Amino acid sequence: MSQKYILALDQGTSSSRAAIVDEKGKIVSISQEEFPQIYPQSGWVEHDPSEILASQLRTLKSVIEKAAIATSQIAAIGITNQRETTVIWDKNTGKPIYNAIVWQDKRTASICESLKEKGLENHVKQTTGLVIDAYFSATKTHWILENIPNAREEAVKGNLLFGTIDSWILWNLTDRKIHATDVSNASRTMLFDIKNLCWDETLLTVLDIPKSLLPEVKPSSYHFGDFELEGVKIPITGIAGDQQAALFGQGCFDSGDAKNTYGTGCFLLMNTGTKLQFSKSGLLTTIAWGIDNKIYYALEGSVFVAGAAIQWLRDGLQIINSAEETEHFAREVEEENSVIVVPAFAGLGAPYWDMYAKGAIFGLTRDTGKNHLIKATLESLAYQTKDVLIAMQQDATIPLKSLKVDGGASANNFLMQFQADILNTIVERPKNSESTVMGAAYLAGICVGIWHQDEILSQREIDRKFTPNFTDEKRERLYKKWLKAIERTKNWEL
Ligand SMILES: Nc1ncnc2c1ncn2[C@@H]1O[C@H](COP(=O)(O)OP(=O)(O)O)[C@@H](O)[C@H]1O
Ligand SMILES: O=P(O)(O)OC[C@H](O)CO
Repeated sequence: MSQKYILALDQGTSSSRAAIVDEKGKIVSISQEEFPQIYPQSGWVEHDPSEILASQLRTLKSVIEKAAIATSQIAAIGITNQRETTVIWDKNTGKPIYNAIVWQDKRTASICESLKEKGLENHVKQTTGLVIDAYFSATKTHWILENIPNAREEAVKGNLLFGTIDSWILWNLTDRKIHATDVSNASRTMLFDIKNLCWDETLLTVLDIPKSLLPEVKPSSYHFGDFELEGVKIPITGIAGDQQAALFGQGCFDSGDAKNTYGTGCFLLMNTGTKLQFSKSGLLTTIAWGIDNKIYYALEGSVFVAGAAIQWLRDGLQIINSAEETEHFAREVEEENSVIVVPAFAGLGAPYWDMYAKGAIFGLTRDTGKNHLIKATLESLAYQTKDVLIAMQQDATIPLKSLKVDGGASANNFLMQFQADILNTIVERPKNSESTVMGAAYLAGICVGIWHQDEILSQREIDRKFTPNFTDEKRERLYKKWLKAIERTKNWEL
């Protein structure tokens, strides 16, 4: 019998990727395409949904070619995606009625304020597990219905569909037939009741969102539909939000297992098992995945700007040519860095939740050079992670033994060492840092019987462990300075 493969699609914030994974859990080939970010106004971030789809389809085709396998050898497709980003399209023409409003977009801050004024904070937390913030899909959907000509009328007539990026891709891959999402993505909309697993009538009413717009919600490892390629029907059997997929891909199956992904943003998730647990410290409660008729939950600390700050050094300030170079430049500064960069370019996420914070640079002196700035920007990823981890340890009863890391910026050894130093925790990087892709592949593969969940742990190999070196005094002194800087960026734009 010929070897079978899983095709994983990872539609991220900065790029669309596709990977072919073999039965041993090894990535055979990978394709990636960056696509344009659209910034129409300060605080607004959009993507063109057609570009997203086209780039995803191109990577899908090229990755199969690169792997030199037959379409019939693909046993299943798994989809993982940037979460919260909102698309509304016309189901008759298949065309989006507006660009996708990206998770980083802050245009709906005032809609969030009005929800707070209506006293909905507690309801949102208890029902959706989230905090009221422009980050989630709910207020973005409301904004599109209110601001795009004829949108509300068409929505009421039942002509429009809403989706996070997974739904948009699924609908298109299934020949415009299947309008669905999985529980992990639904839990990021701020419209989904994560206990009763249904859309929340109160929030739909308050935000005036017709239910006909919404996708059906299914488990994460589930046969959603088929993608027909060259006459072969390939089942789509896994969908999860990218951060939940990374948690799965890292094999964090037990309560207390945690991972941190350093991509465009930084997302620290801890599996809390099948019991719902609400945070007292500014973290989100989210659905990790639905599998085998069970729902698993996670606590999440979302940091909006991480690798995006490195892109800012490259594309905005133009003081580096590539993200990789930052490691070399940071090491040029041997002395302790007096500069602190707070990259609050999209406000502050967990645990502060300040939509009005703005980025800032502190501690400049006459001898400050570009290397100090680069080093401080890398350090800001580690400091933000510490903020979130402290909150997580306040909530969780189990102390964290080590932090599993992945994502683009986890390749940076300077950053990973500083992360271990500032946390005073071992940082463990797997050989395969493509945890997101692996999570999508595993969810899809489990559904078609390629793997059992237990086998996944034995496929995971460690590349390097970073052990902490700072004295308590140094660690505390540096972190205190960071907290002082954070205080000064809060509530900047009133
Ligand atoms: N060696 C590196 N050092 C620091 N940052 C890096 C490095 N390599 C990649 N990055 C950053 O990581 C991000 C890309 O990671 P990735 O996991 O692909 O992100 P996403 O899934 O959000 O598109 C980019 O923002 C990039 O600036
Ligand atoms: O696309 P990424 O990897 O930056 O992830 C984005 C998150 O899903 C946003 O919540």
